[in-house]
Amino acid sequence: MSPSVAGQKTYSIASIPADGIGPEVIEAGIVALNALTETLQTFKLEFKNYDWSSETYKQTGKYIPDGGLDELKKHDAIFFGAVGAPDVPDHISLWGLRLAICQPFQQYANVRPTRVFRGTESPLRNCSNGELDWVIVRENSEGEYAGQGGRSHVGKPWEVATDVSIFSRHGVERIMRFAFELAQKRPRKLLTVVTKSNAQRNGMVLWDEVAKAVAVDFPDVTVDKMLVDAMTTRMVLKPESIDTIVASNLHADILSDLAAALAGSIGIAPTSNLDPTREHPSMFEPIHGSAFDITGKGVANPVATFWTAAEMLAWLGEEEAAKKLLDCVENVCEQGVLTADLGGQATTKQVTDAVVAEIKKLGSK
Ligand SMILES: NC(=O)c1ccc[n+]([C@@H]2O[C@H](COP(=O)([O-])OP(=O)(O)OC[C@H]3O[C@@H](n4cnc5c(N)ncnc54)[C@H](O)[C@@H]3O)[C@@H](O)[C@H]2O)c1
Ligand SMILES: O=C(O)C[C@@H](O)C(=O)O
Ligand SMILES: [K+]
Ligand SMILES: [Mn+2]
Repeated sequence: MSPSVAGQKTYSIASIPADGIGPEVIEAGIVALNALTETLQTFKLEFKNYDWSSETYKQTGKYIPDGGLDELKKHDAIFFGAVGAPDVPDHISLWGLRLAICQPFQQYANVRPTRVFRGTESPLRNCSNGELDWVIVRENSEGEYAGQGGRSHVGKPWEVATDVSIFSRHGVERIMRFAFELAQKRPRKLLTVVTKSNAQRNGMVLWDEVAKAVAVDFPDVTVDKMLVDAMTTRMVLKPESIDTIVASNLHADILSDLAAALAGSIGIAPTSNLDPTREHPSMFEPIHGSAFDITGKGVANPVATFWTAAEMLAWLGEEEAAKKLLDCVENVCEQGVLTADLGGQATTKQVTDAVVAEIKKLGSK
């Protein structure tokens, strides 16, 4: 962050649109953010675009060029689209770009809020407004996605393959503290610790033990504990009984896509990949992937990216601007300007234009 000539704070943002609908939604996000800063005139954003993608991988053999991570470190935040292409194996693309940033930057806290916006509907029959308002905290640096394992005797009938889950006390404790602190800041002060500590009898048992120990430091937070399979039924049948959730990398990955769908669509939910120590920039992205089936059609829902942009502003310290942006997005949903995934007919551009129009109204208030 550097002071600009006009005395407004300027934040430097690295944008990495990458693959599929990533470029479509990141473009929309930047349009909305620029409209916001122009209207509010309280801070500035400077974007630097990085074309790292499956296309560059196919041309150069690398998603991130040599020295790329050092470049990224110079920015205040990273605004990321999605990675994954039909002609590159998914494990190559994910490890080549998203995990290649999250893991070395120790963005260990993945935060995924979900709620039902005004003007949108949950597919749950009896879910009235306000009943589904959750934040899922996903451990984002180890667990099932630690990257340990291998394959031997490839292609032979006796081939073996392993993916070893790693749970370190250090890793579990830091995500647990983060989740308790977050739950404590929310009105209901309610945290559900999700594990699978019946079948997974080592790492997940450590997880439960650490949760119990950390809970002592947060006497005002109500804690409960669920096995992940049962948690899916509670999310569907008793959404109002949930507030903040903490779970392992894989479990929370799955639960958060379910959460987004229960709030109406995977096209609305944001993700923050946070380094809470602030040693490295944090990375903000919509929860969804490249969405090959709708790429290039101009119909991707940009709402998840707008909400992501708001989360990024809040992390940078611009909470008021973040709240205003999200209000504008919700107003547009309420006006019925919705993409097909939310039951509407609007294009990405029509939703973006409507959000920009709402943002401009802020200038006259
Ligand atoms: N963080 C990431 O970059 C990330 C996340 C998830 C998946 N992926 C990658 O993306 C590729 C496709 O994965 P997938 O199909 O499992 O998941 P996906 O999220 O890309 O798509 C799942 C479904 O949701 C729909 N959808 C997603 N975003 C939408 C939006 N904004 N508006 C409307 N509809 C939307 C898609 O059209 C599709 O039907 C794979 O290569 C995968 O590895 C990347
Ligand atoms: O889990 C991942 O890293 C990829 C994707 O499913 C995500 O949720 O970001
Ligand atoms: K994404
Ligand atoms: Mn996912």
